Amino acid sequence: MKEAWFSEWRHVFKLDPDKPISDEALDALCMSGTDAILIGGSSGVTFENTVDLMSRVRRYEVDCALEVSTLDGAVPGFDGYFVPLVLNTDRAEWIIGKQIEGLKEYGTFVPWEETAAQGYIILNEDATAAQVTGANAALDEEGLIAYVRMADRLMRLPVIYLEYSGRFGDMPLLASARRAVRNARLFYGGGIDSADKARQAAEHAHTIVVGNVIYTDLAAALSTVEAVRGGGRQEF
Ligand SMILES: CC(C)=CCC/C(C)=C/CC/C(C)=C/CC/C(C)=C/CC/C(C)=C/CC/C(C)=C/CC/C(C)=C/COP(=O)(O)OP(=O)(O)O
Ligand SMILES: O=P(O)(O)OC[C@@H](O)CO
Ligand SMILES: [Mg+2]
Repeated sequence: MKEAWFSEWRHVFKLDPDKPISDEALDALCMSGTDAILIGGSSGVTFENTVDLMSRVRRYEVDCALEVSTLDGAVPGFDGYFVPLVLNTDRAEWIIGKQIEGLKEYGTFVPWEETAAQGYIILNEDATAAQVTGANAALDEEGLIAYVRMADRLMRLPVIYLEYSGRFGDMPLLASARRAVRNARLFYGGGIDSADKARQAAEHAHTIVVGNVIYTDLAAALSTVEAVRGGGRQEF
């Protein structure tokens, strides 16, 4: 089977189009050795701020993908696209409704070879994404594994995203999720603000995503790249 365009990613920086970032900081992030820059946010994402950030990242060779989180923010020109589906919510609009609206509007323009669904399982009830989507973040291990099997085996989603945005997550739960995954790539994001936390999450997840710390402590953000790379590239 052909490998997916994101299948080798171990480390990703997630940039929020709604937050300002200097040229110097962007240069450091894009030249850091990260595998990709992912552009996405759960509020304040518009066509204008997404195009602006994309065109700045485009000056660099690093892969640049978009997590499409608003209808307005679907911008052509990225290397790849992720479409999030929030699995642990009862609100159908966030599982399939917004996505169907998006396909009605942009379906003929989607570059399918470079587009993948992400099955989000949001585990921090305080994260903006949890609040916006009404996610049931209080999953125990059994519940989480059921969601992972649903995403991985029944729905055959290419990416499962364990999302703790804003808080470092429960590593034993992440390890359990990883053991339950067969085919999907397991992304982990949330509260990685040091090399040590990057290392811990990267022990279990295929891909770790570093977001908020970029805006509060750039040096700490950059230290997460080497932490994942250190000891050579593992077969993951
Ligand atoms: C024109 C063209 C080339 C199109 C290609 C783009 C494309 C593939 C379009 C397909 C059409 C389509 C299906 C669109 C989907 C549209 C849509 C609105 C989907 C809903 C997505 C969704 C479930 C959003 C909920 C929130 C969420 C899960 C966002 C993901 C990103 C995220 C969690 C970011 C973190 O946010 P942050 O702001 O940092 O949060 P904190 O405050 O906690 O830090
Ligand atoms: O912002 P942080 O907490 O690093 O989380 C990263 C990412 O998972 C957010 O969607
Ligand atoms: Mg954020």
